[in-house]
Amino acid sequence: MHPTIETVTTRIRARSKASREKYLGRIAEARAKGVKRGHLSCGNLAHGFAACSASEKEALIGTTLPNLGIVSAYNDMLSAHQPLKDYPEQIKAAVAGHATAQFAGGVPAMCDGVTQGQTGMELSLFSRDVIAMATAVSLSHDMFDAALMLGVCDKIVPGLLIGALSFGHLPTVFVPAGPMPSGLPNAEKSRIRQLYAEGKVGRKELLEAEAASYHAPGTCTFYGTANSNQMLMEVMGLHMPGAAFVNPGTPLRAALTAAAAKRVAGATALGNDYRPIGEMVDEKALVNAIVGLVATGGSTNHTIHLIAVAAAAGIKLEWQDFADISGVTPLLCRIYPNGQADVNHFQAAGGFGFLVRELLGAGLLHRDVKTLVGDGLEAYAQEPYLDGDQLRWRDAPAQSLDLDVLRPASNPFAPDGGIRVLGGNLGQSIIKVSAVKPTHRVIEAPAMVFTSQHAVQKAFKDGLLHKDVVVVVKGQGPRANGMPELHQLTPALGVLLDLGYKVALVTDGRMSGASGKVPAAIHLSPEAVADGPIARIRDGDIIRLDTETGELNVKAPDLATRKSDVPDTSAHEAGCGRELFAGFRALVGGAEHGAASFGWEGIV
Ligand SMILES: O=C(O)[C@H](O)[C@@H](O)[C@H](O)[C@H](O)COP(=O)(O)O
Ligand code: SF4
Repeated sequence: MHPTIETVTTRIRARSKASREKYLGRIAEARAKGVKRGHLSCGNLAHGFAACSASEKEALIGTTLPNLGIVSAYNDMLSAHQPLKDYPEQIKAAVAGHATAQFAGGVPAMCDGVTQGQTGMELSLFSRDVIAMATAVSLSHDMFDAALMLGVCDKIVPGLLIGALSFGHLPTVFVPAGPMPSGLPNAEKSRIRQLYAEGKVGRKELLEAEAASYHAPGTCTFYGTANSNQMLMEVMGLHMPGAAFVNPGTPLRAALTAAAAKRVAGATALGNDYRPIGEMVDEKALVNAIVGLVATGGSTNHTIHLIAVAAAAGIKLEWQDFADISGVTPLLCRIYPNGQADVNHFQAAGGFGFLVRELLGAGLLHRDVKTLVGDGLEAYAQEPYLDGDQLRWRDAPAQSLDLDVLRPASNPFAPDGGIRVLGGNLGQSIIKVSAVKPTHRVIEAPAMVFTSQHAVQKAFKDGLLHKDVVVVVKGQGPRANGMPELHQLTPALGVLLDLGYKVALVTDGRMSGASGKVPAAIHLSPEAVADGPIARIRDGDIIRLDTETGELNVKAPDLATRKSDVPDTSAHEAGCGRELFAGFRALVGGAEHGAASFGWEGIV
């Protein structure tokens, strides 16, 4: 094992010792002796199977067959989730005779693409915790011996995982639907967006490009948060191996769904291969997740979500863990926004099987981990295929089939993973440099301060930003307005970069996993409404952002004594359902603690 990976793992384990022991004790108590439904009263059980078929009732009255709980994020709004509609019936058919399966509950799912730049985006981060709570409500019927989580996108997999960990005694498998076929290349889509931002094409051309890029059921093909989720599920052993990027509606996809159901039914406490998710998601699995994240140039949103997921398992992650791991983990993938390719190209080049084998070989992934299909990660260095109607696995390609997309550890795109922590007199922030040109990684320029991304877009249209500038957008933190993604700034700031200006973004908000080329210090903590120094920056202040030294400073000797200009957030307190989230805005922790709204003592 790489010494730094060992060191980081050891310090995570040390700081989490008490909380992890408490968590493991809790899930040990929840483990059933026999079928979980055995503790229910007759009345409870009768309600639980009232709507079942006669054969299902007979099975549920018995105490030999496990009962699986299905939690699904199906809806028609996310192209990535639309194929999940028929999965429950596929799952029930797959385990018939060996287990029963009940649709335990549906959870909401927001498409960040639909809400990007809209008011709804202010509910996006909070929707992760709503999904976690809805998952717990679904499983709280407490008559399940294992669970299947059907979901793919941004806040949904983290939410399902947090919820599943609150029932950590259950073996749990994540079941994806896979990416849509490749459409208009992401880079061409972005080029047309920049032309639109410059007024060189109209809305008709823009919509044609967008519709050609997002054109079918399945996950969008850029490497954003949704597809970063798929990587996490592979390196944490929570998928069937290689399930991430098999396209929807294919025989292989259907076979993998059936295999997931059978596998998790075989991993319950009733058998001799009990694999509860709460034991699987341990310090080593979480370090493997961070390694996978930085090795692939994954979404910066996971510097928030993984901290919340870890806390749900009693484990305390810090941003410095990400930075230290990133510093020794090579960048092995170039998938848009970190390159031209999409996830289908990545899959064709060798996919996660190749990646996992390379990272294992480089001593960057812990081998001694429990996964859904066995001990160790070697199974995830394989790829699934159909031999007739038989689902089998074979070793991933020995060589990358496209060195422009996927590299061996011996010949990486970059020596480090590109997620860094910036510190200085403004607090702590995160920056991902894997998609930022080296010439854009040190920026020193005058600040222009805004309180919304729409004000920035207007300033751009009015020609006020065509100069060297550090755009500061404050009042975008979790307590202020739910910490929306400010991804719609990318086209305008990208135009300025392409015109040769020195441009950077500094914000207490987030960017999308699909953001990339603009140097952006994001998740700045403390946020403006929590008395963060960002509220004391003034137009014209010189800000230095240096990704090499890890510095983010404003050159203002009187910064500490200045009066804070805290943005008025009253406009964000109602409308579009936001009035229902006052409790979340009051409870939510800082980005560096996972921005969770559960009121846990473990997350401040
Ligand atoms: O974190 C992410 O990956 C994003 O939230 C992503 O899910 C979102 O949908 C983007 O907005 C899509 O990119 P465009 O908005 O550029 O289509
Ligand atoms: S990847 Fe983003 S835009 Fe695509 S379906 Fe998922 S949430 Fe929506």
